[in-house]
Amino acid sequence: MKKVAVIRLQGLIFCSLTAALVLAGVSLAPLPATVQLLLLALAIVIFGVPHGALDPMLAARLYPLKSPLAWVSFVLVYLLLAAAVVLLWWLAPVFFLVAFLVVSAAHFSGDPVGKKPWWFRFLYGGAVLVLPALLHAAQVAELFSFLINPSAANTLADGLHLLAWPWLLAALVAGALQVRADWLASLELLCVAALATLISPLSAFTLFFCAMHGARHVLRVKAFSADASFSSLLRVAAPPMLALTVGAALAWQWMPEVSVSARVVQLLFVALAALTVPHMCLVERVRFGGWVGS
Ligand SMILES: CC1=C(/C=C/C(C)=C/C=C/C(C)=C/C=O)C(C)(C)CCC1
Ligand SMILES: [Fe+2]
Repeated sequence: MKKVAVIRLQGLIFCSLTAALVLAGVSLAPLPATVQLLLLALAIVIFGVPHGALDPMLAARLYPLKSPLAWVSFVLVYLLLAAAVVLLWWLAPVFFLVAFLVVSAAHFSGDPVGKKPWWFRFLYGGAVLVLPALLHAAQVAELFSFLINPSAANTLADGLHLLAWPWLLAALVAGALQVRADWLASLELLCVAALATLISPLSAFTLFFCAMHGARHVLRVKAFSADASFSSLLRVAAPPMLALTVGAALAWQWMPEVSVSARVVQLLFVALAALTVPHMCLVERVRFGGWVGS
């Protein structure tokens, strides 16, 4: 199947899963909150994070990484950037979280396929992070409070709540304006908006991150690396995933004895933020160099 066809199929699958989740109102509600959190975190790690573990493939296309020394330097710079982000969380958590949200919106805005107006990408990228505060502001504030102090967490969730109504309206208008140019991209924007608005924040993020952002990225990297096979992608992703698992286990031992939920959320989102910075340095270079029209 052609690359564009595969990516469009992935878009349709994401939309169908979202529709199923929204219509069936499927929820993990009967499960205890900590178990829900653990399951979602596990899904994010297994199905979402591996897209970042493919970064060495992008690096190999962008830089002349011929010798082992060059690869060691690449890994060191990658980890140093990630460590700097963790340090930022320690020193200035509120600044860290606001910057993480803004930078993530910019990163997610790369998902839509093909040429799109800036306002379409802007509204799409922000929808994932702003719209959960429309109907679930208290849950968003609680999640934020694991990362920053509770009063700042409430203020930030309230701020996002204020942004959310105009954001939803603007996203619907943007979707309508793009229907004729690319109906599937409009449907994707509509589904991301519905998912982020209606489903509880962590479940919504999990589905978006795994079935849309991560999946689409894997398909793009596959095409970008001269259509490498899935098994070769798996071979590239396995060592970083293993290292990440070991790193997470070590970090878990080190973390202060707060509640399990707090530790899971901290580990998950601080690690995501830390890895996002070097990940974006590579992805955005490829993106602006052109994912070759996709
Ligand atoms: C903390 C937090 C959120 C933000 C998560 C972000 C911003 C994730 C970004 C991940 C990236 C950029 C991965 C890169 O590939 C949500 C979902 C609003 C829910 C409330 C808690
Ligand atoms: Fe990404």
